[in-house]
Formats: sequence, structure tokens, C-alpha cells
Amino acid sequence: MKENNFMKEFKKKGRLSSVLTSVSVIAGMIPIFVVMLMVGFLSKGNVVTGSIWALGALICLCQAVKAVFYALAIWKAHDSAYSSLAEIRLALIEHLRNMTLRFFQKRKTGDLANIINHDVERVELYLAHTLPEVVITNVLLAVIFISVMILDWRLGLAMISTIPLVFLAMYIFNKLWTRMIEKYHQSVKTMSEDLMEYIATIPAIKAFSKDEKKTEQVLDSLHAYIAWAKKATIGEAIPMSFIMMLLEGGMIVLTILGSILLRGNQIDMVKFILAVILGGQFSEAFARLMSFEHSKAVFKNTMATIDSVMGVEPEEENEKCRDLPAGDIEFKNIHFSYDGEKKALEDINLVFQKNTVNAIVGPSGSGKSTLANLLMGFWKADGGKITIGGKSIDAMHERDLSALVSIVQQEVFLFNTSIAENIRIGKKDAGREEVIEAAKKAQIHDMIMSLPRGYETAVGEAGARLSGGEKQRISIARMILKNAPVVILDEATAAIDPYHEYLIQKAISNLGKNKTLIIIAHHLNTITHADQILVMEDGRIKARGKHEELLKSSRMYQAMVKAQNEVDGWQIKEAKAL
Ligand SMILES: Nc1ncnc2c1ncn2[C@@H]1O[C@H](COP(=O)(O)OP(=O)(O)OP(=O)(O)O)[C@@H](O)[C@H]1O
Repeated sequence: MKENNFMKEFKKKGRLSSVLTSVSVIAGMIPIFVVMLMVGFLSKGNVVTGSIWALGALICLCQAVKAVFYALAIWKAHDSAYSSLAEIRLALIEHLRNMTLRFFQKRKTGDLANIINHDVERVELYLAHTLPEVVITNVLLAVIFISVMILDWRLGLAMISTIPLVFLAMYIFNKLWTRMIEKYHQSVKTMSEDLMEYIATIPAIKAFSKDEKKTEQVLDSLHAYIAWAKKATIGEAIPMSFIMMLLEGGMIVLTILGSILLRGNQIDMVKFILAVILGGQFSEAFARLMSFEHSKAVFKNTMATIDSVMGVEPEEENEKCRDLPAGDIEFKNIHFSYDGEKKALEDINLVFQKNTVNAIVGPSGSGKSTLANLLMGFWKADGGKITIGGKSIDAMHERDLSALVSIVQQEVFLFNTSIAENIRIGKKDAGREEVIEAAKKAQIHDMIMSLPRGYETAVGEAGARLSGGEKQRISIARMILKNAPVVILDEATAAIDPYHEYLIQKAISNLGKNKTLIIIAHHLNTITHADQILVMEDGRIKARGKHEELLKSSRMYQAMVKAQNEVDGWQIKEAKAL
């Protein structure tokens, strides 16, 4: 749904509100004319008491009609705005549902959440509050202008004589405001991203107590934003005062011309006073209309932000296939860069044979996770080809690839529902017995049973504070249920105590023999039995082979094993000392 379609849709819904608003405005104007008419009659002395009562009743009726129709108009505007709001949110969610994983790797989730929550909320603000006011003001301006023209066309033209200058000034200032609003949006976005990151990392920040600089940085960015907002307010106030002055100019022209016409008996006093009153209302209403320009610019900017998501066409999906091509995995001449400059993977050629255990080792930043990301289809290689069972993953449907390859990531995401539901994500129709069986294989059943509500314990409950290792085992239970032929395990980098490491190892071995296992290993002692170990450095594969072969052939691997042994020796000493 693009901006235009969306606006068309809203305007259709908002038509009734506009009609109600117009009736309310006209009803509000009638008393002024009636009073002036009465003043005219009074000045000629031909008014009976009954007419004054009738006039009072008419004014009351007009005010009541104005109030009732205004309330109805606002209700209808809110009704249309809220249904539009829901429609935009649904359209956004539906659109995001169709986007491939690659899209979510590029767009920050915080940014998308901000659009769905705050930007859409801003649309409501404009549609439900500003737009009805814009309609009211436009109708009011039209009614006033027509009335003054009927009173005396020369006064009508005098009233609008400075309007061309107002439009010229608006044209000039609008460019300045558009820039200001873009800057405002950008700074609000940066500030909210900073704040979100800050709140998410408070525990880590606190751990650094006095030495941490992040709090000051966030406060600085808030102060900078406030200083900028103040400057922007001045940038808006000064041009607005100038425009107001120009509008008042129209009133002055009308008063001078009216006085001349009055003196020359070309109009009577009643017409003159009525024109002056209406002229005052006209410039007031016009100034209000101008003040909505700012909201309109914010609205346009918001719609452009929403369009930055809606405008991205979902990538065309490949056909789903009937027989998933489980088999050897092959990377042929793979090149990849995240930013188009720095190579994250270079000239990768490898084969993970079906149903073998493979390990990828290497220093931090050497490209291990990137390799897994490419196999999962999170990112597309810049050059080369990845095949599973001979079929290129680029030609596979996203769901097929996801059915073929599972990943247990370092950071396991758990939904805030029961532990059973979290495991069931692996297979949504799995029965309770199946869930328990998977948890047993993943070595997490006993821990779950020790919780007060067992499998029904919600992950967010105080009793279910799970350690990194426990979360990984829940994730392994999901994998067991999912039963994909290829499993990638991104080992936690953080040190896990030997007992938990043993449980994770046991859980992995329970995944089943008929799986292709790819372990991104940070603890070398867990992969000595692997059928193939790839040693990576700077995005390239530097050596490959079994543990014993690499111990002989790769200096880098030797150094890594030596470092690991030192850590293990140190851990054993620590344990003995306790
Ligand atoms: N999302 C990303 N955007 C940009 N660059 C990235 C991204 N993810 C990783 N990189 C960069 O790509 C290179 C390879 O990173 P990768 O995460 O694959 O290494 P790794 O070997 O898995 O590291 P670690 O052991 O620390 O997890 C690094 O230079 C890293 O900074």
C-alpha cells in the first residue's frame, strides 16, 4: 500500500467526517450573520420583542447543531484513522512476512519496530486530529470569503490581497522546514536507537561502574537533541511571525478600504463591521491553516519512512520442491562481503559430506559465522555457488532451505511462553510425549522437571532463569524435533563449565547419526573426533583435515591446540585449588 493508495483509502473513509465538519462550521457561522442582520433592523427601529427571542432560539439551535456535528465529525475521523492505523500495521506485518531473511539482516529490528509503533502512531495523530482541523479551516475560509464577497466584492478582494505574498513566503520557508523535519526525524531515530541499545546493555554498563562512558554518551546525545529542538523551534517561530504579519496586512487593507467606502456611503455601517469581524476570523483561520503545514510535512516524512519498508519488493520466491535434496554440501568459489568493500569470505571451496561431523575453527572475525549465515541463506554470496545434494540453495524456496538446515546459535532466542511451547517451535504439531523425548535427548529434561511448573513454566518466570548452556540445550531439543538433515551448531564463546559442556556434547551426539553436523567450534577439545576440521583465517580456509593430520600439517592449528591446552591446564589447576 503506497502513500497515494493509502491516502485515497483514507479520504474515502473520511468523506462523511468532512461533510459533518462542514455542517458544523456553517452552523457556527450563521449566528454572526443573524446578529448583524438584527443590528441592522434595530438601527432602523423595526424589531418586535418576539423576534429577539426567536433570534436567541436560533443562535442556541445553531450552537447545538455546531457542537453535535463537530462531535460526530471528530468521532468519525477517529474511527477512520484507527481503522487506517490497523490497516497500515496489518499491511506492514503482511509485507514483512513476505520478506526473505536477507531483508531482516539489513534492516535493524529496532528500526522496524519503531516504524510499526511510533511512525504509524504519528499517522493517526495527523489523520484523526490535524486533518479534521484542516477541513474545518478550509470550509471556514471558503464560507468567510464567499460571505465577504457577497457583502461587497471590493472588501472580499482587499481581505485576500496579501495571500499571494503569504504563499510566496510559505514556498520559501517550506524548503527550510522540510530540511529541518528530515533532520528532526533522523535525530529522533538515532536517539531512540541509542536509548534502546543503552537500556538493553545496562547490566554490562553497570559492571564497568565509574569507568564506563556510555551513560555520558547517551546523555550527551539527548542534550544535543534538546539543543537542536530548541534551535528548530526558533527556526519555525520567526517565519511564522512573518507570515502572521503578512496576513494581518490583508486585514489592514480591508479596514482602510472599508473606511473609505463607508465615508463615501458606498457601504453601510453593518456591512463594514461584519466585514471587519469576518476579516479578523479569516486571517486567524488562515494562520491556523499555515501552522498545519508543519504537521503535514511531518506526516509526509512519516509516510516516506513507512514506504521505505512497503516500497521494498519481496524477492521472488523459488518453487517449493517435493523431494528435499539432502546430500553433500558444496561451496564453490564463494566470495562475500557485508559492505561491498571488506571481504568476509574469499575463495571458499569445501565439501561437507552427507552425515559427517565437521568443525570450523579460527580466530574471532575469521569468517566462521559468515560461512554458516550463507549456508542458512541469511545472506547471498557475491560470487560462487553453494549446493546441497547438487541443487543450488539460490534456487531453493526459503522454507525448503530452512527444512534442510537448522542452526543452534550462540544467542538462543526464547519466546516468553512455556518451555514446552518453546521446544515445540521445532515441530508445531508435536505431542507432549515427543516434546519430553526431545528434551531428554537434549539433556535438559531433568532441569525442566526441577522447575516449579515443569514444562509449563514460562521462560520469563523468576523460577526459570536459564543459563546460556541450558538455553542452548532447549534449542537443541527444538532441533531434535525439527529433525533437519543438516545441523549447524555455533558454540557459545563464553566459557561453559565442564559438566555443562559434557551435557551439550551428549545432546549433540543424540541428534542422530544420520545428520550432517557443522560445528563452529570455540573449544577445540570438543571436536577432536570430527571427520573434517576447517581452519579459517581472514575469510579464507588455511588448512583442512582430521585432528591428527592438522596437528602435523598446520602450524596455526598446533598453536590453537597449544593455547587450548594451556587454558584447560589452567582450569584443572583452578578446580584442584578449590
Ligand atoms: N552483520 C555484519 N555486518 C558487517 N560486517 C560483519 C557482520 N557480521 C560479521 N561481520 C564482519 O565479517 C567478518 C567475519 O565475521 P564472522 O562473524 O563471520 O567471524 P567469526 O569467525 O564467526 O567470529 P567469532 O568467532 O567472533 O564469532 C568480521 O570482520 C566481522 O567484523
